[in-house]
Amino acid sequence: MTATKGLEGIVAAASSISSIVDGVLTYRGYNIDDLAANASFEEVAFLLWFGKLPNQDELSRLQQDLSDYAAIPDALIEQMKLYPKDMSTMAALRSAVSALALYDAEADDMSREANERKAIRLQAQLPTIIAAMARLRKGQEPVAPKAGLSVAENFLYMLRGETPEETSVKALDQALVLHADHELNASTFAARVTVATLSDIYSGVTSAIGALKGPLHGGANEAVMKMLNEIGSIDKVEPYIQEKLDNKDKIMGFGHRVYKNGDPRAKHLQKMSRELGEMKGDTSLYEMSVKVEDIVTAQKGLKPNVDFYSASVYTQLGIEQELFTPIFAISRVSGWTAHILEQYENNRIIRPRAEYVGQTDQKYVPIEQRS
Ligand SMILES: CC(=O)SCCNC(=O)CCNC(=O)[C@H](O)C(C)(C)COP(=O)(O)OP(=O)(O)OC[C@H]1O[C@@H](n2cnc3c(N)ncnc32)[C@H](O)[C@@H]1OP(=O)(O)O
Ligand SMILES: O=C([O-])CC(=O)C(=O)O
Repeated sequence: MTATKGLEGIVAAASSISSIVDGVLTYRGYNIDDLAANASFEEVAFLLWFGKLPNQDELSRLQQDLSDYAAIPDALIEQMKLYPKDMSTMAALRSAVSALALYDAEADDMSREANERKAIRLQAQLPTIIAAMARLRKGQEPVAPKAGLSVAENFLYMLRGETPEETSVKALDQALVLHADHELNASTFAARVTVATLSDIYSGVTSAIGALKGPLHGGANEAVMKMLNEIGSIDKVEPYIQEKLDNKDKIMGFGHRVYKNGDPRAKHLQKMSRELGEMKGDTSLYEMSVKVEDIVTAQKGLKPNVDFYSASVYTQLGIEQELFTPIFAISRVSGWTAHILEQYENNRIIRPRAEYVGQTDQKYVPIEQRS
């Protein structure tokens, strides 16, 4: 038995949710470019869960459900008030989602219908948790969700306590569409491994949040912003990146296990980043990002992934760095839960083997004889 480091190239599940073939990403057979240009995040979530685009009635019902379920239990808010103010936002989200299960009477109901309801509830409640957490960190009271708003609009509303402008809502909605699912990425795999033991959907999503948090995965968008802040201005891009490359440091937001010729989502986020800059009359963040890309691509042949331009997009939307990865989770919970439902439908425990590379033929030595 020989291990494949990082499971590179191993096909570990059959799925009909999303695919990456020759660098083209599709959700349920729809090209991501088509969805990014035309679909709302709610339509995409429906597509991921139920395998088809919703008709008007189905979409209205989903919007109503997301609105009805968006409030979170008061007891959870009280618990979150006890979290330290300087909390890691992803650690807090992981804890809060895990705690959410305690308040769901259906948490261990494993019927398809109950799991679909829980998927929609998780989608509805994650933005509320994250907005509440963001406000509590700043010593502000959480703002309750407002009926009739989309996921993107409601999140910005709860974050700021005021109705967001249409441009921000549209940009965030498109970012949510672009991040919703991505085949067997690390966090989705973590979710599937967890629920393949027939554990509950909250355990699966909690595992996924833990996996998304790392800087080699979803945590990279925050690391990109940290890097752009450290660079500070366009004239400092070259020496900063050169030093990193000379030291063989990783440049966050570049490279990908599957895409070797570029991530099809990045161009949409790049365009959004430029347009938001132009609208604000300050394209400096966008220009710095482009310069980083030019150098990294020229020297290493590495292309930006979904996390690179999302950093400048979210910053230009006035969102703080610590919320970038939680926002990724607001979108990806649709994909995680679609994969969890799919795993339950055709389940087999996920239990691969390890190649043993440790010592052999050891003999037990009584403790008093050990050095
Ligand atoms: C939503 C997402 O999860 S997208 C990914 C977000 N993560 C990041 O942006 C973090 C930076 N990128 C990386 O760490 C990696 O590219 C990953 C984790 C995305 C993919 O990892 P892997 O598939 O294991 O790529 P791997 O490490 O084999 O890379 C191949 C080569 O490119 C180099 N490389 C890969 N990414 C980078 C990078 N961002 N900066 C510098 N060099 C890099 C590696 O060091 C390696 O070089 P070597 O052959 O000389 O050892
Ligand atoms: O697929 C991956 O490995 C990471 C990624 O881009 C994502 O999860 O969106």
